[in-house]
Amino acid sequence: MKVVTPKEMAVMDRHAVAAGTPSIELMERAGHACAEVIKVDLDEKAQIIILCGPGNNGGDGLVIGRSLIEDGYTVHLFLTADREKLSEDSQISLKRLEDKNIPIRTLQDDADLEDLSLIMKRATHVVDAIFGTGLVDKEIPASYNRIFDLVNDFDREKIAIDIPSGLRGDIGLTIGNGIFADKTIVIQNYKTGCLLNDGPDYTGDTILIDIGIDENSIPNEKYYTQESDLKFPQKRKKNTHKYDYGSVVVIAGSKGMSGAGILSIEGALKSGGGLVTCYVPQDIYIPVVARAPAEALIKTYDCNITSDDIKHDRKKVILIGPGIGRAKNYSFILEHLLEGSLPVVIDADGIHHLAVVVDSLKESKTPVVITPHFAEFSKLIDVPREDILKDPIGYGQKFAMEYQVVVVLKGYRTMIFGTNGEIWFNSTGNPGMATGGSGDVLAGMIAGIAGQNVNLFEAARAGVFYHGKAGDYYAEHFGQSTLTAHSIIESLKYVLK
Ligand SMILES: NC(=O)C1=CN([C@@H]2O[C@H](COP(=O)(O)OP(=O)(O)OC[C@H]3O[C@@H](n4cnc5c(N)ncnc54)[C@H](O)[C@@H]3O)[C@@H](O)[C@H]2O)[C@H](O)CC1
Ligand SMILES: [K+]
Repeated sequence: MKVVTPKEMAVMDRHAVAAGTPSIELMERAGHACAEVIKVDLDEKAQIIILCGPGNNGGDGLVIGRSLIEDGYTVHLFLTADREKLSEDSQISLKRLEDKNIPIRTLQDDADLEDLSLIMKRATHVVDAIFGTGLVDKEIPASYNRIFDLVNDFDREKIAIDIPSGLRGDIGLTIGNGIFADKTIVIQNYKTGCLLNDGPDYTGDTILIDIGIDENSIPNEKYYTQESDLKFPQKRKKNTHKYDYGSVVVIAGSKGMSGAGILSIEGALKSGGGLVTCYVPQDIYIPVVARAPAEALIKTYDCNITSDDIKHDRKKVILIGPGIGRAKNYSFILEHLLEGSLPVVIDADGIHHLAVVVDSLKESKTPVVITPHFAEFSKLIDVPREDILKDPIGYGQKFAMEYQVVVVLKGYRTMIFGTNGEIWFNSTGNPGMATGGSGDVLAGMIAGIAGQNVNLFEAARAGVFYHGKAGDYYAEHFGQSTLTAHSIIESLKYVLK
């Protein structure tokens, strides 16, 4: 399923119209489909306020109002702009309401706002159809901000249509303030702004509705990962042995951070890796051996280790970085590894050391994946974090293509950038997973999956998906507060089958 920017949605919209579906028909479909979703939670005592803005988002609100009223619900409809300012399709929708003698008020002055706030006291639901994907990046008039504040103070169900008002549909940042919805009914495709930055906090739960617009009218670029998209796990042959499912090398750990390697080993083993060898510095060898799973081999290394040194034993992939620290210089190990032929996963402090030799990525012939969070990515590409937040898709895509490296940019909805420009938004995971060691498990999982003859891009998509799904499994059963990196490892067996 594609993820689209508001501009791309508008292109899809125009194609649908050119292909023969009038835009007012799209609005009818959107409004009725939203009304069906809203009705599921309504009982006969429900009182629904619908706030309709000047554009087609407001037009959707008008159709929702008509649909709910026709079904006998109590609805209070408000326009936030003068009738003359409504879009063409909204004017038609307004006329269809008026033809049925359905009353609708316009919010013009303080007295109207006072009325709205009185009605809110007895309302059960507020529907936000003020601004959708047509919100332009310019200051929103103060009168709107007062409406947003009133809605945010409403303590019952707040439902946004398509995207919460005030939130930018492209980058998930607000212009001034915005409406915090409990639920957002997303029309046709997820907008990038629902998934980026503050988007998920404003949208609340999301429900996608289909109004029959074809997503193939825009180029293939951004997708929302569904389990059925993944090429992992693969069916295992019967005539097989452990080397068919591994052998993963993990270079991890340093004094004070001996646990990182262990978490990566477990991530690799529990995602099906057949054999894991972990290289640790001499000074943490004993604690790591004492705590590592019995299935893993633990070896020591010095700073001259090369891909050739670790190539025997049919090794398939190398993970470097979890817990290696910044005290020693790993840059030249990275250079060696990138000159070799085994795929490399670079995580955590590995990314810090990579920054010094970043150009060797361009010369490298072996597949590479890096797994930075935003701060690590900002340092690597030497662009302030705030700038990246305003265009994470652009920066991630540019780096992945220019340096020919798969980038796993970690966040609530982690993005996986392919070297061909493709971007996959992960659909699993929860804030409880923002916990120490979670990234070590993920890096181990990506390496563990890549070891099973899965290419690095696919391994990254699958690793991120199942890592999130395991975290979601734990959170569903036990909540987010007690979720640790080990909870993810322990939950993997329930979600990765
Ligand atoms: N294909 C679809 O997904 C369909 C979507 N529909 C709905 O239409 C909206 C998008 O409608 P559009 O008219 O393009 O934009 P909006 O309603 O979001 O807003 C435009 C409206 O708002 C004014 N405005 C814009 N920015 C600002 C600002 N910063 N301050 C003040 N005012 C602003 C602008 O002047 C316009 O008046 C989409 O989200 C769906 O809900 C269709 O109904 C069906 C097809
Ligand atoms: K809205």
